[in-house]
Amino acid sequence: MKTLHTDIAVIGAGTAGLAAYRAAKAAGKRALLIEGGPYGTTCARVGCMPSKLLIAAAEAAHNAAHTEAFGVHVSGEISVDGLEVMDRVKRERDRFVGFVLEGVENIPAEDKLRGYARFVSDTVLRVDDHTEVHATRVVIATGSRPSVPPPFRALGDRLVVNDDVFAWDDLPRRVAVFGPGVIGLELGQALARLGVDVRVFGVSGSLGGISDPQVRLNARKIFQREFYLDPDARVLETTRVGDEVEVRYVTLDNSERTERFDYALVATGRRANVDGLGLENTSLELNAHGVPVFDRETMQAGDSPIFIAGDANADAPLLHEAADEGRIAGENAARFPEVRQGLRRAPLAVVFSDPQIALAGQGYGRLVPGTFVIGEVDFSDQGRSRVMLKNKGMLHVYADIATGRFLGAEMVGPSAEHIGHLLAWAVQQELTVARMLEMPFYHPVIEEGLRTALRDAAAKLARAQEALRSEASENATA
Ligand SMILES: Cc1cc2nc3c(=O)[nH]c(=O)nc-3n(C[C@H](O)[C@H](O)[C@H](O)COP(=O)(O)OP(=O)(O)OC[C@H]3O[C@@H](n4cnc5c(N)ncnc54)[C@H](O)[C@@H]3O)c2cc1C
Ligand SMILES: NC(=O)c1ccc[n+]([C@@H]2O[C@H](COP(=O)([O-])OP(=O)(O)OC[C@H]3O[C@@H](n4cnc5c(N)ncnc54)[C@H](O)[C@@H]3O)[C@@H](O)[C@H]2O)c1
Repeated sequence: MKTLHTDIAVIGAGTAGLAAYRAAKAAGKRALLIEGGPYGTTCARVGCMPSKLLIAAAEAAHNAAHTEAFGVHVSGEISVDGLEVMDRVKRERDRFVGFVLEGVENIPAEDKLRGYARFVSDTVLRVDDHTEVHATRVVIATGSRPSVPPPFRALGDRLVVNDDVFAWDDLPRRVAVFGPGVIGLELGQALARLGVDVRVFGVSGSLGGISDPQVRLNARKIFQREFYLDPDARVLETTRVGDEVEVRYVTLDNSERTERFDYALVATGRRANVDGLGLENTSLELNAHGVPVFDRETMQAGDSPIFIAGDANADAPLLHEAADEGRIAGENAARFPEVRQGLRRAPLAVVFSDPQIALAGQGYGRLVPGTFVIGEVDFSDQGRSRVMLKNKGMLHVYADIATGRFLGAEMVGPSAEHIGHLLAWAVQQELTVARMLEMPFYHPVIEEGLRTALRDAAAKLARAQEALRSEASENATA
């Protein structure tokens, strides 16, 4: 067994690990980047980028088939060539992966080690069976993997997860999608728009990460008009029959149905890659999910020399968060035992369905009932959205009654990726609703819908604050 000594060992060369490695090197430390799987990052290889490429093809097919309402007629059949679709997805994906690989190649060979790392103690790692690494600090940046409920495992190679979809050479005919979360909704709708016969099954009504019941109901109705979606499905049996998956389920109109599919695409959530790390050999305190308890401002686990960043800490499993967390972890590992709070941005998540979903700031599910008002806009009659026939969805903005501060928003609707940014920026700037209404709104734009929601919130804030004042004066005179 070889022995290596370094200042900072980074486990995982994904987005968080690469950011941590670079921050540690920039601080003048020795750093070793340990990677067990393929280089290239989850985001570029099997995540953000190939999924957006598949969605782009799906949007092209959808738009080509929906021109008539404008008086524009496309003559002839619109056909989707699955081979060509998947070829472009993979070609462009490989281009993005190529940029990451170039960056990895530029890292000096002595700073890279191939193999899976496990803790022997807080500062000693064993990498496969070939190397023992002694580091004064460690950054865990091991990412996450699909979490597949045991009943699906009997489906063998007919069970697929996101990674498998992006390895397809052609589009299948029929796919049953389990889990209408972010991945299931994005991939399920894209496949449906590309002509794949899709059924999407969920549990407990959950949909695209939306916590606001009205926004979720609105989203559910919109998507149900386009493809089979039951967010609260009763799936009775899922079995493998020959080369197919047979699903017996209760339909939305309450009858029992049995159907066969080429694949079951399981997108029922992701699990942090921390279970195989030998954390039992460290001094770390673990939470109920086996993830080290850590400080999200410093990324430090307890007061140990171990830092944890990206999907591995299961806090905000998104690309920009992984990059921020990796940098903070690398900087703090370099200056340990002194650590500093890094910049954490306002929460922002976007689902690239059509219409898109955006969640900014505090979601409805985290707000304290009775302390906030909801400003609302329904996009079905919003001017510019209607012009473009994108008039679907709604936006709820949440504002704090005591201070008038804008707290957050949940939305399904047109241009949600852009409106979500404006809203997250407003949260981070700690703007009040009144201050947001002082900002310019051009005409005619979809952001005018945002203004309607803010005006609604402002009116409700005024009423709620007035009610509080009169209650206080009644109490004072009683
Ligand atoms: C289908 C899909 C679509 C997505 N779309 C978006 C999107 O549009 N926008 C967005 O913001 N986010 C999106 N995400 C989420 C985003 O991809 C992740 O949040 C991000 O990639 C996490 O980066 P990471 O560095 O934590 O993990 P990774 O990039 O997965 O890196 C972890 C690395 O650690 C390695 N590793 C694991 N264990 C060990 C070990 N013991 N020893 C050595 N190496 C190890 C792995 O091989 C891997 O290379 C998507 C994810 C998926 C799956
Ligand atoms: N656009 C983006 O930014 C983007 C895209 C894809 C993924 N991601 C990241 O990846 C993470 C993981 O995505 P995900 O979609 O796997 O997880 P998720 O947690 O978003 O959704 C999982 C869904 O599966 C459902 N579910 C659980 N068990 C089930 C079962 N047995 N049958 C049917 N449904 C079941 C849940 O109720 C939930 O709706 C996301 O939270 C997000 O952080 C982001």
